[in-house]
Amino acid sequence: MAGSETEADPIFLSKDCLRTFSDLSSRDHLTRGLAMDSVASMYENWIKRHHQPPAESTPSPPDHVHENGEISQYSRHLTQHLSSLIRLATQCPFHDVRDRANEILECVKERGVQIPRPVSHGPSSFIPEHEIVPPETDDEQTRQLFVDAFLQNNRLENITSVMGFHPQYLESFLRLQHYLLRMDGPLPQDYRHYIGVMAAARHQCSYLVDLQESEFLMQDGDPDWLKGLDYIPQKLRNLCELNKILAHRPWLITKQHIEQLLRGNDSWSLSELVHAIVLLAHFHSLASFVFGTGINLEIDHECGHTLQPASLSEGANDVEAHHSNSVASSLESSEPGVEMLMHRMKKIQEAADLQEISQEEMKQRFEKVEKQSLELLPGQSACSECLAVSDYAKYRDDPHFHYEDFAKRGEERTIPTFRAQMEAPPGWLRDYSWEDQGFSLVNRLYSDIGQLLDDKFRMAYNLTYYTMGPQKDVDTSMLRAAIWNYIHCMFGIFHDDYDYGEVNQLLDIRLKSFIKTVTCYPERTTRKDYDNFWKEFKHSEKVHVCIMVLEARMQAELLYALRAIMKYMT
Ligand SMILES: CC(C)C[C@H](N)C(=O)O
Repeated sequence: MAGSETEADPIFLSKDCLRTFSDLSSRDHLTRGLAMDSVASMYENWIKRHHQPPAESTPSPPDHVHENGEISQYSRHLTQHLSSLIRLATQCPFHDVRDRANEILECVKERGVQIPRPVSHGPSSFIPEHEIVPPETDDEQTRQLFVDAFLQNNRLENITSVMGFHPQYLESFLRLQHYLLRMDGPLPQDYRHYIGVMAAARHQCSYLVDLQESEFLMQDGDPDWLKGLDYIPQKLRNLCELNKILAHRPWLITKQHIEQLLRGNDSWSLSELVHAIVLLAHFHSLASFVFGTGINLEIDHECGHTLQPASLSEGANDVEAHHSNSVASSLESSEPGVEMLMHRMKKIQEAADLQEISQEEMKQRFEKVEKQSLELLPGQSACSECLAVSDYAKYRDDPHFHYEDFAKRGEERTIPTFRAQMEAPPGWLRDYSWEDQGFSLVNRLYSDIGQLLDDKFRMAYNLTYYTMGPQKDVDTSMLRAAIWNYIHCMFGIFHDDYDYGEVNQLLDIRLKSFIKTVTCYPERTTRKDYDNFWKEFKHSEKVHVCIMVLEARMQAELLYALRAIMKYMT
């Protein structure tokens, strides 16, 4: 074993190495083959230079771990690369890459190098791995989407695998994300990813912060910026206030916020600002999805792998066991089952044909739902080893600024409820219409984005398989509308043609509390919150709920921000 372990090895740090890894996600199998050859020879060279076969067969960590137990910088890089290789071996939708990655790993292992292992199993800690669509799925449409996603992101992200339950939606999600992050647009690449980091850090979402940090570096971003907000250009720093308000209390955005960003030195152009706002809203809402569906860290995330033998870190499974126990005990008080829900939907339908409800009454029903939601208090932050809260403080100012119930907005209630009307296309707003104003404004300032957003909102709002748990051929529109409108209710958006009485009849307290946590305090979501609602429904249906949270939340943020821009412009 070489004594030079503390020095960084140029092989694994070079740009060539990064490029080689990104060539692996080429559509062309020759390019992939060549890239795999270089990866193989990189490891071959490394082993020749640094590693000798183990004297005995006792597996030991000494080549990675110093005597004092600290892992050297150099070994950290090696471990990191090996975990990327494992990621390829398990997740790559191209089987040629998967097979070669496995061969190389085998070979490295035979030479006595210790291979890291993932700290968690599968893409989500809430959903059993075998239920999630595998990268090599037989479903042609989904497979194709996985390939696209892999080419787009240089990896098949855990998010993508979990969204694989809903391929139609995944398609519009990927299309928008690709456009936002990769295609020509007002903002340079490094800005886009840094904004992603800032947005995800508002919710301490280490999963997204880490992914966006590495994308940022891949796009030649200045590594100094990753030291925190004190190291970034003033122009980006000016975005902090908007980031904060948009993430937690978007109803507070005024045209003054917009004005400040567009004026003076380091100012933003309107197009740049619109691009930034869509990015912020995208990553805030994506953080809701990540926490809501229990997305695991990617294996090549610094905290996503370990060199410890399995037995020492099986704590995670204990947590799971603990959770399922506590769920079992909380089962006693029953929630209305699928049949009861179907019965209630039928009743609502019948009553709708008979009664006319006054506007006044409609408003009161909304306010009742709003007030009741005040009582739903999420738990404290989930404490996870890797939730390096203090670390993300460097990307956040005013860390104590968080969601506050819209219904509590000051005694004097100067901020009116946002009146909206939901017709077939979701987000038709009366005092500010997505269709008539938002859509065209956003499209004009950042071309085509309006269309992509619109497609994605509609997709999420209309998505249905006509199932409810075990039941088939059910019209679920009433239930889905209740969920969507309840999410908007968290942001004070009132649809004046919707009877909020339905929310209370169809959404049980456990579901409401899950929705509120995931929408407003995503970082506090626990396995128990997820397990606790909709016991008869499938995992894909719970993921469906999280997609609705993602989209309705994103729409709410954009509506407030675009309305402020419009007020500024007129
Ligand atoms: C969220 C779920 C209630 C959706 C339902 N499974 C449907 O297909 O419409």
